[in-house]
Amino acid sequence: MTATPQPAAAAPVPDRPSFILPKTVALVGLMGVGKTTIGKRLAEHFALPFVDADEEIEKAAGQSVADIFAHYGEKGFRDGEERVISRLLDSPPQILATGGGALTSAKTRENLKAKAITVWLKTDLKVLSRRVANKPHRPLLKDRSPMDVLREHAKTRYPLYQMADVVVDTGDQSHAKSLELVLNALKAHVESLA
Ligand SMILES: Nc1ncnc2c1ncn2[C@@H]1O[C@H](COP(=O)(O)OP(=O)(O)O)[C@@H](O)[C@H]1O
Ligand SMILES: O=C(O)C1=C[C@@H](OP(=O)(O)O)[C@@H](O)[C@H](O)C1
Ligand SMILES: [Mg+2]
Repeated sequence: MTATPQPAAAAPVPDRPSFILPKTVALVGLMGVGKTTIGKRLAEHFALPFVDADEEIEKAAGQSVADIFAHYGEKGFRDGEERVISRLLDSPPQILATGGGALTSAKTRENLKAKAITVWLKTDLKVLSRRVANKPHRPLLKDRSPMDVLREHAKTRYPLYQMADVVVDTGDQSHAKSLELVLNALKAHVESLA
């Protein structure tokens, strides 16, 4: 008996990477979009180191992002962020989660263009607002409505995120599905470079 042809299923994430990353992959996008979370999974998939710019700034300063903002203001934080990202981009390929405001630095944009594949993760502001609500570690959301802040950031930062090599709209799906979407988009980009 001949088997009935089945519709092609969406390709699941393979256990092993089906392509090689020639450069560091830097995730950019607004707060709450999943740069840290998806970045960790991406790093696991490629068996590459994962670095989070916020975490590296905290290590370098010996204090939390919220305390850096409180002691040195946003400008102090941005200076540290620019230095840390510049240092991280001098390492062999790895997965780098930036902070949502990293691309406000022209130097960081230049460094990323030269040394990384940038992936802009985006999704609906309503989804982001829900994800970041009641999380006290983001100083820019202190005492303000997350939706108001996200709207402002979308206005000023979307034009900056446009520089990304790859754009992935992750919707409001599972982490696994978001990872799959990022992998597919990255694969297409890397193959286009060959
Ligand atoms: N599909 C998804 N992709 C990314 N993050 C998600 C997803 N679903 C839920 N989240 C949650 O959103 C929150 C914010 O993620 P995070 O990685 O800290 O964002 P960012 O680093 O971009 O600010 C986390 O609690 C994460 O688990
Ligand atoms: O959007 C921003 O300006 C910021 C985003 C945060 O990182 P995440 O985008 O990982 O939340 C962190 O760098 C800091 O609180 C400022
Ligand atoms: Mg993060």
